[in-house]
Amino acid sequence: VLRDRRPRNCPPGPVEIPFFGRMPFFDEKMGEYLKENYGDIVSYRTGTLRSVFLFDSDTAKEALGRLDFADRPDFFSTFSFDDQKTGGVIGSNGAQWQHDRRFVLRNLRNLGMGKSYLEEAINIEAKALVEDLKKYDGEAINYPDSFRTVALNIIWQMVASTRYDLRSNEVETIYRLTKEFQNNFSTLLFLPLFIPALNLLPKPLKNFIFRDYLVDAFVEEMKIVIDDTVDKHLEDYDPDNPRDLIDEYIKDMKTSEGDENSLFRRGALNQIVNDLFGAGSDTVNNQLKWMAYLLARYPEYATRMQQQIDAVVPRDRMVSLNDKPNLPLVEAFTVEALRYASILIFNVQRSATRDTNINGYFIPKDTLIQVGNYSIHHDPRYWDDPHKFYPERFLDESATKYTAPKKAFFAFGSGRRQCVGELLARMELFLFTAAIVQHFDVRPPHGVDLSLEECANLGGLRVPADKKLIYKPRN
Ligand code: HEM
Repeated sequence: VLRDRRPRNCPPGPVEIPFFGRMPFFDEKMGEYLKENYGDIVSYRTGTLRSVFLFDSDTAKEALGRLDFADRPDFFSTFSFDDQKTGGVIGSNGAQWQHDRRFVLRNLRNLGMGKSYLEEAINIEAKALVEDLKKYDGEAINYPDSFRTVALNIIWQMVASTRYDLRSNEVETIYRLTKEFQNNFSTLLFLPLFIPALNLLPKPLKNFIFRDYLVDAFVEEMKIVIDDTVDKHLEDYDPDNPRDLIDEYIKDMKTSEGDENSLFRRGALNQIVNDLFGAGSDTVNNQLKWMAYLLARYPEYATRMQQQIDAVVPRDRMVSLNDKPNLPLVEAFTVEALRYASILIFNVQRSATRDTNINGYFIPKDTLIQVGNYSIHHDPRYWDDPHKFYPERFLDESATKYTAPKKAFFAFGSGRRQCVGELLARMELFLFTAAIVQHFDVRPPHGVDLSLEECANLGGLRVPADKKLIYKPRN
């Protein structure tokens, strides 16, 4: 019991039950509670894992930039698609992570990330989204699957040269399993990650208590999709005509054949492709749900954006990135939506690579570092009236120029592991939001009050609860 205690000079935190610690949590309310009661740096243990939560912007920024905190926790490799469990970008560490991250960043840039020619592909999806929403003919609908498919289509064209019809059934199984998992989410699900001994329980019991079958079904289906996609690329591979990120990887893998030290491996490729499928589609999907919700809840901003768009973009042309200087409110709206929504309530976890310190507190090796993104995004020390949705906070006094947040903005993380898809996501969010605003008035059905902001928490992902909205085509 003595050895199990909180080490000396660790950050303060709530009392811990010996050996068990406390239940894991993923919600913003508990984060706010910890901040209010224990301060800007809080220690909290679940099972064998101690977390340190950071709630002040400067400390968080500094920590996320340090090499000491560049790793992800070991449990990220639990569901790895790499036979060696070390490949990929999101959950890998050390030399393989650096190698895979560099490869992905280089190739996403070569395939157009941040460059205007990618906008053509995004606008093809935006147009398809507009047509898809028109088909509902003003009927009230839940957030449509096409939000996810348009985002998937962009990343999947870059990675695998594949585009799905917005009403195709091909990705239906993945979507269904994602939803089943999200609808049945409970904090219990994650307990075995924190208390590895629980993995020794018989499978039927684990299925009953932790609903393992939900994760297993999703992982199995994803494995099939990823394996098939990479196999097909290997069959059709033409060295003179690389089509996409997978072909570029195969090229490098073939060039380094025979080199025992090469980090180009089939297993790592599978995990990279899996990372990009998930991180590139469900994030943007959930953020688009927020966009639709906020447009319906604050129609006055939608009207002002429509006025800005109508003044510079004829109705038969899609908004372009070149229009950005004339559409400051559209950019301010999308960035404010990222802050306000804070879909990742806590930044993706990091882990301490050695015994170290933060602000004079002792941080033992393997401590999880959790930045309270939602709390920082709603902290009155950094934001006036933080719970108000107020895009003007990113506009100058004349409301004619957008100014980016200078601090306390962690929507895409920070430092060494900052989101590799940030530029792509920003392009998509701007163009998709502009397309919806240009073509529709988004409204709640008669009598529905949107001010009761109901959120679903999907394992730390904060999304608006399913909500029927009307996408009424503009005349
Ligand atoms: C609204 C959209 C998105 C949000 C809010 C978002 C947010 C984040 C955050 C918070 C992180 C963790 C950063 C850190 O540890 O400091 C991250 C990592 C990552 N994101 Fe995104 N992301 C988005 C879209 C995308 C897209 C479109 C891609 C596709 C390329 C992508 C790929 C990744 C990858 C591969 C990582 C892991 C980076 C690493 O560990 O080195 N994300 N993202």
